[in-house]
Amino acid sequence: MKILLTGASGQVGYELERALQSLGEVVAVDRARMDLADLQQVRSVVREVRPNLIVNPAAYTAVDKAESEPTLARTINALAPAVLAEEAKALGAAMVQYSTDYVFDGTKVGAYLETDEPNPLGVYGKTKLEGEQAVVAAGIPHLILRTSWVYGMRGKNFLLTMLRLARERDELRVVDDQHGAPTWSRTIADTTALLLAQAKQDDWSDSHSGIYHLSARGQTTWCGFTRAIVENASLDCRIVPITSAEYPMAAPRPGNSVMSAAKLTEQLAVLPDWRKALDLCMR
Ligand SMILES: NC(=O)C1=CN([C@@H]2O[C@H](COP(=O)(O)OP(=O)(O)OC[C@H]3O[C@@H](n4cnc5c(N)ncnc54)[C@H](OP(=O)(O)O)[C@@H]3O)[C@@H](O)[C@H]2O)C=CC1
Ligand SMILES: Cc1cn([C@H]2C[C@H](O)[C@@H](COP(=O)(O)OP(=O)(O)O[C@H]3O[C@@H](C)C(=O)[C@@H](O)[C@H]3O)O2)c(=O)[nH]c1=O
Repeated sequence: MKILLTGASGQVGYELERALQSLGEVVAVDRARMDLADLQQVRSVVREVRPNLIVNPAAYTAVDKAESEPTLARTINALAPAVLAEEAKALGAAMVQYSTDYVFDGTKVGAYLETDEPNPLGVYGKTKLEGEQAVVAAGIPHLILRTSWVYGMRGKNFLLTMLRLARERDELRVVDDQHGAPTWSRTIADTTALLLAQAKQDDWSDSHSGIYHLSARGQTTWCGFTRAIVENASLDCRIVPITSAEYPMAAPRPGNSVMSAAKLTEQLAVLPDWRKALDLCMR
């Protein structure tokens, strides 16, 4: 199997390049080889590589900046996946698209299911939802993996930001009214590989295609996440819980973006608890 992997320099893409090796030949492309903002280039790279599977973790992930760059965010998060899916269809290939908890508005009481209606609050979430819909509409074998609060020991993420800030400051003020599940980039990549191995074995029978929530078990707030980070790193920094209103940002965030991974865990082993995975990652 030949796999075209985008965004290989991103958090999830980096882990995927390793995790997908067991499934076949991985052709990893970065922005220099395939710029998702250049739809013609996206088409020609797929036609040149001729993959059996396209795995697309590349995305415009700057949530606040997206509010002032909606056209670029839409091209990368929605139009490029649409082109990838169209090209996959022409080749008879399958596709994995990643999406986000930010497709939800956060008003639900309890964990979001795949069947819940999305209602994104900002440009990033809206464009990611449009990307999901484009992949489904192409009618190809697909996995849409919605994840949340991704961190790892490389790239740009909340864990590394808070480690840096906690070393620089005596006190950090962090929102305590947004609930979600921090998810390690390695968990996402390893789970993707397991799902794909299963789908390949069953020759992508219809039961495999669809949306899956792929988040760590359990939940916390950004403040709770920060406390765990600071504790694990044995840093001496006071963590002060605040409300979202006290931390104004360009894009609104959902108050509750906890997602149930029950559908995925029916097919695979249970996903790790967020706190255990964080401990392992930081060790
Ligand atoms: N980060 C998070 O907290 C979450 C992410 N997700 C989703 O998971 C997926 C993976 O995210 P993650 O790995 O964390 O994201 P990162 O921001 O770490 O990486 C994004 C990748 O996309 C690439 N990229 C951005 N713009 C372009 C472009 N125009 N052309 C080609 N490549 C481009 C980046 O390349 P470069 O290095 O050159 O900028 C980078 O490799 C995404 O679909 C994201 O929406 C879902 C929930 C949470
Ligand atoms: C740095 C910092 C952030 N915060 C708050 C701001 C915000 O409400 C919350 C999260 O911070 P960030 O803006 O870094 O995270 P954000 O960009 O909202 O993260 C999101 O990224 C996209 C790509 C996703 O798909 C989501 O799942 C989610 O991970 O923490 C504080 O309260 N204090 C601080 O010192």
